[in-house]
Amino acid sequence: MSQPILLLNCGSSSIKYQLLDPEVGAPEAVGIVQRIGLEVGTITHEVGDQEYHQARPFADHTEAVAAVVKMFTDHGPSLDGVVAVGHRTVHGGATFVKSVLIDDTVIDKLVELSDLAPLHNPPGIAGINAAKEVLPDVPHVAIFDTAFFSTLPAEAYTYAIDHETAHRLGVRKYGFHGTSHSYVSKKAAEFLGRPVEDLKTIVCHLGNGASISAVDGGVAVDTSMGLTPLQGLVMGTRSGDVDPGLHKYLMRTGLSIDQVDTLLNKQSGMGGMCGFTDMRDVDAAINSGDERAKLALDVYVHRLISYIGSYIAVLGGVDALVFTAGVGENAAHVRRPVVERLKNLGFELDVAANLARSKQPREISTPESKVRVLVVPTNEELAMAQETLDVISR
Ligand SMILES: Nc1ncnc2c1ncn2[C@@H]1O[C@H](COP(=O)(O)OP(=O)(O)O)[C@@H](O)[C@H]1O
Ligand SMILES: CC(=O)OP(=O)(O)O
Ligand SMILES: [Mg+2]
Repeated sequence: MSQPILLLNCGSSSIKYQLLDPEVGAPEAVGIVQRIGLEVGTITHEVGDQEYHQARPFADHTEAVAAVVKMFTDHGPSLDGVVAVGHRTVHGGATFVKSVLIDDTVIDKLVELSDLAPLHNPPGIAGINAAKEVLPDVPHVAIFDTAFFSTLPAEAYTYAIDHETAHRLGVRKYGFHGTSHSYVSKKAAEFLGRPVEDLKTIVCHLGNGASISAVDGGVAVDTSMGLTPLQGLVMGTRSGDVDPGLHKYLMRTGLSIDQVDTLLNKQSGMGGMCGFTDMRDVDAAINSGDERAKLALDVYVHRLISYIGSYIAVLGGVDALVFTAGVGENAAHVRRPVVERLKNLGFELDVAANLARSKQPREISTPESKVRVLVVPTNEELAMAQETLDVISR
């Protein structure tokens, strides 16, 4: 008998969801709400080969979850048989190093952690509360982005600041997108037909938020996001790495600390540099001769290459470089300059394979390439379903 689990992946501006029995595999329903909080949002709900679509405003995540529930009520499948709900939860802090059953104490702690992930924890909590109202009698499970990185070695997670302050306030690198980095590194090993224990892998999770990880034998040894999901790579609206001295410099010019935070989280990255946060729009702008868009992409690629080089050093070599998430899976014009600029380190791009499109894992390096370069579609919801099942059967 099918035991469907509802998975909710509340992102900063979107909710991805699936109704899925991990033992069956193929989802019974898949959907996404996008552009939450903007003037017009969209929701797409797929059941089998039927697709239902609406465009209207979604003021916040509570309203968006209500719209998801209405899609199930109006178009099915029924949520009556749901045995559990799995929630992507971005920041687990030092408290949560693995998935947990959600109760009021867990929710209180997530509220406390909201300052560390202001774009993510509040939507996640809104999703949990809304889903608990609709499905009050089934277990709800929190699956943490930070869990996969809880095993980082101390030299990778420690910031070189005063020890007592760091310890008292829990200031350290936590890392995010862990469910995806873990899933994708295992899938890559499966694709290569090699035990994950034998592989040194670098995973580039390039979505609207973006992070990169170094995975040695299936264990994460470094990652680019830090105390918060702001550190590291250039993102859609986030700056990634900047000089820590920038905050004071900007505040001296009259900005408040909240304005600095908003600038770096929401008005920076690709959007800040060129006005386009979506790689499709950046690409179109470059093709029409937009110099700022070209520079923004150059900065994006430069940052990514710097991290890849650094992680090759950290790992002492690399067997596979893997691209995933919205940009990583789709943007051939981003992957190409990255791999081509790594030529001297043993990477060789198969230009035609890079342009091909597929929802399956695939290789985009030539047979001569010393490092295998792969595109592996992520599936955070499938990995979350497995986690949810593990927690409720404990
Ligand atoms: N066909 C495409 N070509 C290039 N970039 C794409 C394409 N589809 C999606 N993207 C990029 O992927 C991003 C969304 O990625 P996703 O992994 O869904 O992000 P998130 O989970 O952070 O919302 C978009 O903002 C856009 O930049
Ligand atoms: C942690 C994070 O940045 O998530 P997302 O990519 O969904 O914004
Ligand atoms: Mg995402």
